[in-house]
Amino acid sequence: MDLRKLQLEQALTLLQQGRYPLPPRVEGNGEAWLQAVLDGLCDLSLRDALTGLTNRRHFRAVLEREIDRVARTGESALLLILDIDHFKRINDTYGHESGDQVIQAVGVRLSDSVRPMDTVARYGGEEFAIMLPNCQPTFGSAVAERVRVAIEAQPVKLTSGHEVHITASVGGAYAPQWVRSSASLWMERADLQLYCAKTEGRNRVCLEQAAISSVSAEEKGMLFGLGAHHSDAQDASDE
Ligand SMILES: Nc1nc2c(ncn2[C@@H]2O[C@H](COP(=O)(O)OP(=O)(O)OP(=O)(O)O)[C@@H](O)[C@H]2O)c(=O)[nH]1
Repeated sequence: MDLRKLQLEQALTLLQQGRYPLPPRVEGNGEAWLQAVLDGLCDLSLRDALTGLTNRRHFRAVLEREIDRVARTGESALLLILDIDHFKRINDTYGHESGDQVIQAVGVRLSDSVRPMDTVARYGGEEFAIMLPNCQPTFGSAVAERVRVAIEAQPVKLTSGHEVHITASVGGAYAPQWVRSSASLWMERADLQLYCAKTEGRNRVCLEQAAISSVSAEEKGMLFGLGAHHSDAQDASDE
């Protein structure tokens, strides 16, 4: 059996399932066709299979890039983490497939409620993350609130005919300006705020005050090269 042929067939099946259009494979366009297959596979590797959103791995790369940009430009960037409230109940009541439909609907609502320059990711099971570059602290609360309202505004219509009312809790933190940081530290800060939103009763937004997110001891270490860098190995083990 020719393994290379088998792998190509598997790749084509994946692309077909992901609805990636390929140019027709005709005499003379072999190179363009293969390039389209590679482009499709690359794009597929950056996306979450259920929602089509940016996947966790790619989101971490987007965060790292944004941290570098903020440290160079001093611009403000906001990270939001959003978790569907009492999602287990939805699975338990309507079944796992219906739960998946709710996750997909949330993905669409999030994408529709932010700018094209923002990155929306499915970060875990029923957890999403949004990175908003160039988002001033004066607008952050309004943006986060708009996202929260977009989730609860309409019930999700399931294919079974049921309608499910959903809410979500949102936590957020700004990237520290002019300072090198890490995706893990930024995520930790936003996660802490998500925890606050959950413990304060859910269906709400908690944002870290922009001034507080200035510089942690670990980030000072990065700034002055003291070797306290949150290592890539640590980031990888978080995956
Ligand atoms: N349908 C579906 N369920 C998932 C998926 N990933 C995780 N889950 C479920 O999501 C549920 C998350 O439940 P919990 O972490 O207890 O949180 P919760 O019920 O949302 O409660 P709070 O977050 O505290 O409001 C678990 O039951 C998981 O099995 C998925 O891809 N599809």
